[in-house]
Amino acid sequence: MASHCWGYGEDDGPSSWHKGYPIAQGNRQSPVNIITAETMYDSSLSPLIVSYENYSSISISNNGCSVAVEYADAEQGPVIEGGPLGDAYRLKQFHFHWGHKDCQGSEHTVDGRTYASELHLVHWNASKYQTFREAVAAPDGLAVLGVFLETGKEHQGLTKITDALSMVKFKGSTADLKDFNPKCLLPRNLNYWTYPGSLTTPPLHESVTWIVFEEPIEVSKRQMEQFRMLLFSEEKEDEKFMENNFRPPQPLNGRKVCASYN
Ligand SMILES: CCCCCCc1ccc(S(N)(=O)=O)cc1
Ligand SMILES: [Zn+2]
Repeated sequence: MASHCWGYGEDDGPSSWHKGYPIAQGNRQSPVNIITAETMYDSSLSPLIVSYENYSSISISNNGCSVAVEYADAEQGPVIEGGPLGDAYRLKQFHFHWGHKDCQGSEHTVDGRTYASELHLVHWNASKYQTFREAVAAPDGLAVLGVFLETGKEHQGLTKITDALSMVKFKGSTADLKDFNPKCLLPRNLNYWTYPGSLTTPPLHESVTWIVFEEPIEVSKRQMEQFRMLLFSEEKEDEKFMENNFRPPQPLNGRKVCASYN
């Protein structure tokens, strides 16, 4: 499979990714189903430190498999550290996965429960690697914060994103999006689960320390509908609505999911 001829359809979806990316059948793949009774409280996990004060978002773009907000690559940029992380990891971008309807769409599941969507804030180990591209394939290269989205009241902070989606309807489209503070997308309670995993899309590198927050954020049904008017397809192609862009849970293969709280 040439690069980027994978998708979420019948023929190019998650069950066929292993043909182009054999690591799909590796032993630290993501996402996973988090069985809360089998998580392990790890008292050595220090609190997660989120330093997002110096954020400078650049743009929002439709890359044909999700919609992503990119951040400037600056020394003093937004970083996370602490928790399971030995180094400071710099925010590169965040993006979402969602379903055709509100009862499915997340990648991680909790005791089999799926959420309407899952936000991924992607960070790379800038303490140890020179570039994101170098870090993306290293076992301690990336740290991704996972935030579940469930439908309820409108999320004020998210409206700046959902109102910009109509500007990036087609695959390959990009629009300016300055000064978006990603901190507003985190839940109030930062209790989290963490485990060693992978990218959830090709190239599926096993380079991610996953940090998944237990508490979901609330977004409105209308805001979810705005994600579903995005297209997988380019302007000239037949219209294919962007939805169900999630990979199902993968085997834990003996991995322990640790909890930051008791
Ligand atoms: C050689 C370039 C690789 C870019 C990899 C981009 C990517 C980042 C995060 C995720 S996710 N869904 O695991 O957060 C998937 C893919
Ligand atoms: Zn993702």
